[in-house]
Amino acid sequence: MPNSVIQPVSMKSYDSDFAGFARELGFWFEKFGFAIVADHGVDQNVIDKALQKAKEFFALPVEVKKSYKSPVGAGQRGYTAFGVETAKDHTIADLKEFWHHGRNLPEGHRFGAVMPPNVPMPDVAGFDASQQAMFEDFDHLGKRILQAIATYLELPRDYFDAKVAEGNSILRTLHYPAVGPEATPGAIRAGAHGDINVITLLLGAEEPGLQLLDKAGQWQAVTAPEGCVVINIGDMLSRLTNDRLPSTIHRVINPEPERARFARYSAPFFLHFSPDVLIETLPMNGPVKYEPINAQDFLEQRLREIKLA
Ligand SMILES: O=C(O)CCC(=O)C(=O)O
Ligand SMILES: [Fe+2]
Repeated sequence: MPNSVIQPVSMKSYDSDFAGFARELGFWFEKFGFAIVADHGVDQNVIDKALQKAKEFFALPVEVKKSYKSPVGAGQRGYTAFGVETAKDHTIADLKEFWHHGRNLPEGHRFGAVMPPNVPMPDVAGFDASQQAMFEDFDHLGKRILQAIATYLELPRDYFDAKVAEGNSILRTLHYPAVGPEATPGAIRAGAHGDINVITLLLGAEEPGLQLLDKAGQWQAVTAPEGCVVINIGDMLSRLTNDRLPSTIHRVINPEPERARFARYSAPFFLHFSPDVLIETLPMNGPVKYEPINAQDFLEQRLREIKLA
């Protein structure tokens, strides 16, 4: 049941009225740090397949899943088990497990040291290909959205293109199991946090639970109509825009008792800059508040804070 403070923006007008689309999208981002996008053009078969394969993966025995934990890369590839990720400044781990699929780079690529290879997962036939297809489609959609954001900010439309062309982006597929009486007291599906990256494109927000903290300090439900993508601003873009586009704190609360025996699946695509991009705050929104910082240094600092590194 869509019940959200945010109205969806249709991408049908992307080509016919790009400036209008950018204005509407930017309005929601500036107000909430979040927008909901309809008619995004990603093939529903690609989405359905990736979700179905992911469900099969999460149903495997836990020892099998744990064999897919990547030995390198601070949890940025492969499997991360239940009870590991802990939101910044929290002590209780989230009630979730997830899979990370990143960008495939050719052998010997200059970013190879900080963007490790994906972890092949042959136990579910077609899993790897379904992840790669989703990654490519969201990478493409993300670039289109960033062109609209650049236009909204009165920057050249292609401002972000080169900065994200080889971005250290990751597709995270999340499984929040049913919440039983054995759940750690005080634990929630995803503790309040801001995303680290540039923008996040999220699938699966039709199932209730996602909330954002608005500027008045109230939690607001973010529930997307079927087939929509929820998009939010991450810390890197907030910093770049001197907080004109806010990276809004959000969380996933536990289900109501009547939904507690249902698992929740979602898939955020964390769109990142290329590792060598310098995030240099633009002169907007008052006096510049931040020092320039390299995207990879910023990421590593934040991964340590959430216990992935
Ligand atoms: O599962 C969701 O709806 C949101 C997940 C999220 O915010 C995250 O993984 O950063
Ligand atoms: Fe998030």
